[in-house]
Amino acid sequence: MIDLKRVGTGLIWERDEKEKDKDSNSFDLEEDMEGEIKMKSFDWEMKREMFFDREMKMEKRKEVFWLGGYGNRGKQSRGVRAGLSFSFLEIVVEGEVDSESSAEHVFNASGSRSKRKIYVHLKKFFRGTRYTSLPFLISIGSKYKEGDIACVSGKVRTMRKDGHYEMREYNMDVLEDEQDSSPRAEGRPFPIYPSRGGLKPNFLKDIIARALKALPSNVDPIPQDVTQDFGLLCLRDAYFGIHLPKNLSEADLARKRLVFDEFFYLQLGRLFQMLEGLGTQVEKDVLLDKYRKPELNAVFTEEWSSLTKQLLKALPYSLTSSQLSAVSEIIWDIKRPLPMNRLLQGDVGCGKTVVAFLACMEVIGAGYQAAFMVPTELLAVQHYNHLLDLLEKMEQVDCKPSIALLTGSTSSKQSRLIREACISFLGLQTGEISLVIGTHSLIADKVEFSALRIAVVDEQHRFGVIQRGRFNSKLYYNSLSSKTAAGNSDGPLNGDVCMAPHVLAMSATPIPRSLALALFGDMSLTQITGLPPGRQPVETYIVEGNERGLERVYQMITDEVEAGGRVYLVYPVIGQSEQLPQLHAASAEFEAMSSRFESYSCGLLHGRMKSSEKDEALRRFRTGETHILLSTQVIEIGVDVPEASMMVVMNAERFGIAQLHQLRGRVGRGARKSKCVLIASTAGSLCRLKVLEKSSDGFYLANMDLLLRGPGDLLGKKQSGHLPEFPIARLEIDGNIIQEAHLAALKVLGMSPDLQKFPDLKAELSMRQPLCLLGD
Ligand SMILES: Nc1ncnc2c1ncn2[C@@H]1O[C@H](COP(=O)(O)OP(=O)(O)OP(=O)(O)O)[C@@H](O)[C@H]1O
Repeated sequence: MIDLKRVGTGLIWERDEKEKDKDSNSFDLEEDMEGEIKMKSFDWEMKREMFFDREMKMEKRKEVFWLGGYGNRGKQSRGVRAGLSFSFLEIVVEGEVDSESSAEHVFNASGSRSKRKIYVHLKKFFRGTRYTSLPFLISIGSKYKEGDIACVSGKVRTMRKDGHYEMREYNMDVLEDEQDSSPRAEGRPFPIYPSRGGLKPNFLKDIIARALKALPSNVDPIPQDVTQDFGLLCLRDAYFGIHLPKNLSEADLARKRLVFDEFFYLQLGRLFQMLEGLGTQVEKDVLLDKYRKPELNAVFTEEWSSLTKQLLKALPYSLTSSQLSAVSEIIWDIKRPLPMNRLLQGDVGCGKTVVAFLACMEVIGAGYQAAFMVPTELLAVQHYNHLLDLLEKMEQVDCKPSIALLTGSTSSKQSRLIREACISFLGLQTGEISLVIGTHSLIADKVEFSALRIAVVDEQHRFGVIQRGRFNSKLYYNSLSSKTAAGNSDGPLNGDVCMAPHVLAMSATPIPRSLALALFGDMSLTQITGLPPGRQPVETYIVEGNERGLERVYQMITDEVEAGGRVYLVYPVIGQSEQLPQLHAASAEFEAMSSRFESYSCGLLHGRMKSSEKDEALRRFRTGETHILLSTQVIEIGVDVPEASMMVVMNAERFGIAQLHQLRGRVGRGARKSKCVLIASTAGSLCRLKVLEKSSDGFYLANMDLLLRGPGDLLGKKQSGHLPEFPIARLEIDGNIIQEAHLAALKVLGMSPDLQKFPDLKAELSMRQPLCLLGD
């Protein structure tokens, strides 16, 4: 096939009589055409007539370029009357492409690349009697002069005849410049302009050519020492390089500069806004320093508050070194006089929750409040119980922090959760409650805090930027009296009269760094690498979901439960779908599974159950009363049952790679060797899932997902909606440039935090600002 990304040359193909006869036998192209333009009266005779119309035959040799091959040599163009009110222009271009049928044929004996000839038939159709007149046909047929060189692009279709291709919607750009049309121009890239909003590609080309001619020599708003530092072309060269490149490397350099600009203004805009919100130069320097030298920002354990140290002692395990440095980094930031805005990420099950708990303790220890927001009630309850458990184990603490659970569920007023929520309202206002764990109801206006100092947003991608930002409106006011009196304080921090709380966002799926920077360029990043010790990698099997495959998997489930394990059976949907009957459904299969595994107890968990029922289903599974839990992807986020040792995912191809990795992370959280079976509906879908069999590294898989499916699919609809638009850049391949752009933005702001020194840059930034802002 023709590689549309390459540009080459082609030969105007001169047909001799022999060829003409051949044409009369191969009407494939007309048959295709018939279908497309729906010419009912277009009969066989007309087709014959068309090809034997001697008068119309053009004999001139012409050279053209076309997109996709190398070595132009000539072309034939002709106007053809194909019916009473129907005609067309055909230009046949001959060219060479690399042979690529098999590796050994690509290079010939002399070692040079072997080429093969191809012919591209460019066709344009005209309807109406006036288009069939001889003068018209001659005029369109003679449109291209001998020796013309052109670049042709368009959608290529194969024709029946070997080596022949057809383009019906094409753009042909006859090159006028002598230099362009010399043989040296072979292989030279040419830009292809889109036809958008009614503008024809050639119109755009003309406008751009004129603009380039009028381009002043100094158009670059970015200071020269910055562009030099990062090995970038100046903007003028980049414009010329992208529109009139002499070779591909020049075009690549130009593209790099334009991609850099997109990322740079995004980073600059975000950092600039943050700096603008700060009063003094010292504060600005502190902020810039934080981004510049993230590796130096840490507070040693000895300097943690005594409450934090007590919780650390109460843990049934020691933190990994990566968890320790994550806590140190966060505590360092908490002690700054500026609100923290940090993203904590790591692979599934790496132990982020405890890091966040420790951060909360640091704040509580200093006499403030903490809020922990999670996306589901299930998770809220789990975290709440987990923390209660840890607090109980804490020794030598006179006054343990009081914690509360606040969820949005109002369906059952008698439920324990709601009762506690009511109490917590009051407690939060008076300051009696130090830490509240809950769902998005935490950001409701009616929830008021007395001294909120940190907001942890778990699985932050489930919440929008605005939702996260709403914690900012819960400003901390200096009303510490109640907390300091409580006695568990190490004394208030300085400079805290009125400040937005620190925000610690936690990401469920590992996000490639480039994507994280694009999404959260204004956030500092803390990354936990590695997993707690003793974790055994989850063995992953991909099984085809036919009868034999399912039988095998059911046997594996029986063996696992028999050996004392617990199994998650994950379904893509709750109830049977009429549109997609091939999908296994959790509640529809509950009965069948219960009788299949009748010696064991099966449970059901899905999003349509009441929260108390969900809670109970998970509790039973956690305690071992249930052996097999049929569930939907509600368990995907955060559910932590260390005893669960096997997961089976039905119709696994319905899930993204990163999502499956996230699901798989629900097992292998304890000491027991675990396995995950992904059931693919068809043999064809097995392939995509294979990558999960080979790797258990969430960052690698996220990168693969990014590369294969792009950021939209990796992040899911909601979060990718927050991605700024990049007209040129592609995050999956330009990731390293965003990092450079971040550093460049820091450098520029370091030189002039208010951009006063760079008025052109400031003007450009304000023009691009709408692009830089995140949507919500
Ligand atoms: N250093 C450690 N050593 C041993 N176990 C640990 C350690 N840190 C955390 N754990 C345990 O690992 C499990 C997973 O921790 P946690 O739920 O915090 O992970 P996570 O990073 O939030 O993962 P996920 O995103 O999958 O929810 C928990 O059971 C926790 O108690």
